This record gives sequence, structure tokens and C-alpha cells, in this order.
Amino acid sequence: MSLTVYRKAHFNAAHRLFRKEWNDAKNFEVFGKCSNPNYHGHNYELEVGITGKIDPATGFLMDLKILNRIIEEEVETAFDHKNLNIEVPEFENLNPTVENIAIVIWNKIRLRIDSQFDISIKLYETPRNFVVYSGQ
Ligand SMILES: Nc1nc2c(c(=O)[nH]1)N=C([C@H](O)[C@H](O)COP(=O)(O)OP(=O)(O)OP(=O)(O)O)CN2
Ligand SMILES: [Zn+2]
Repeated sequence: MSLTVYRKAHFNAAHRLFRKEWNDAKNFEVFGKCSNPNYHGHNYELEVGITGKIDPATGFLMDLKILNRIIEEEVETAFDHKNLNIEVPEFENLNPTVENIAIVIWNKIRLRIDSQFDISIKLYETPRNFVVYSGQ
């Protein structure tokens, strides 16, 4: 029997969507107000899902305290109150769209979770814009 446990988290971060090769007018044409050269912020809401089998000895799929610590270390410490474009190395040459942020988070969490488990990331950029990534 397989099931999924979830841990929610959040972080606040600034970003700008743009391509370095394009001028401000072209960036505005494609990314609109999200290309504001002075950046803007979002309150990101994150849900990390871990899918697998329950350990009969503990009744845990995995200890959610451990998952919480991994999310704190890999996501909150790295992203919270940061300018993603300037302060987070993963986005130096990668547009910090909600899609790309979710993939970066998935890759970081994947390295910390036993391979017997599958991982899914649901990331809200705004209350109405969100993405789900499961590594495929
Ligand atoms: N596919 C994507 N589209 C957009 C992304 C993205 O990451 N992936 N990001 C943005 C911007 O970051 C923008 O800041 C989103 O804000 P906004 O358009 O204001 O979103 P709201 O949900 O608040 O918009 P409402 O019009 O108020 O519903 C844009 N697109
Ligand atoms: Zn934005």
C-alpha cells in the first residue's frame, strides 16, 4: 500500500523575469510587469509530497520532523527574504519562473530523500498561480 505525506512551507522572495539578451522593451513585451527592472516580490506557498510505503515498525512513511528540517535547510534558508536573481546561484542564468523554482526545489529535495520515495512539489507563486512538478 502506497500513500503520500505532505509538509507545507512558505518563503518570501523577490525576482524579475527577463532575458539578459533582450532590452527592457522586449522583456516588457514578453514578461509584462514581471520584468520590472527594480524587481517585485511574492509570498510563495510550498507543498512537498513524499510517496511510498509505511514503515510498520513506526507507522511513519517518513518522519515529518525530518522532512521539515530538510525543507528549512534546502528551501527556506536558501530562498526566504532573498532576491532570487541576485542571491540564489541556481537562478544566475535561469529565469526564476514558478516552473523553474519548483524544479530547482525538487532537485534539492531529491538529493536529501531516500530513493525508495517519490517526491512531488506544489508551488504557489500567487494564490491563483501555481505549478506541480513530480520529476518527470
Ligand atoms: N507560466 C508562468 N507565468 C507567469 C509567471 C510564471 O512564473 N510562470 N510569473 C508571473 C509573474 O511572476 C507575476 O508576478 C505573477 O503575478 P500576477 O500576474 O500579478 O499574478 P496574480 O495571480 O496576482 O494575477 P491576477 O491577475 O491578480 O489574478 C506571470 N506569469
Ligand atoms: Zn513575479
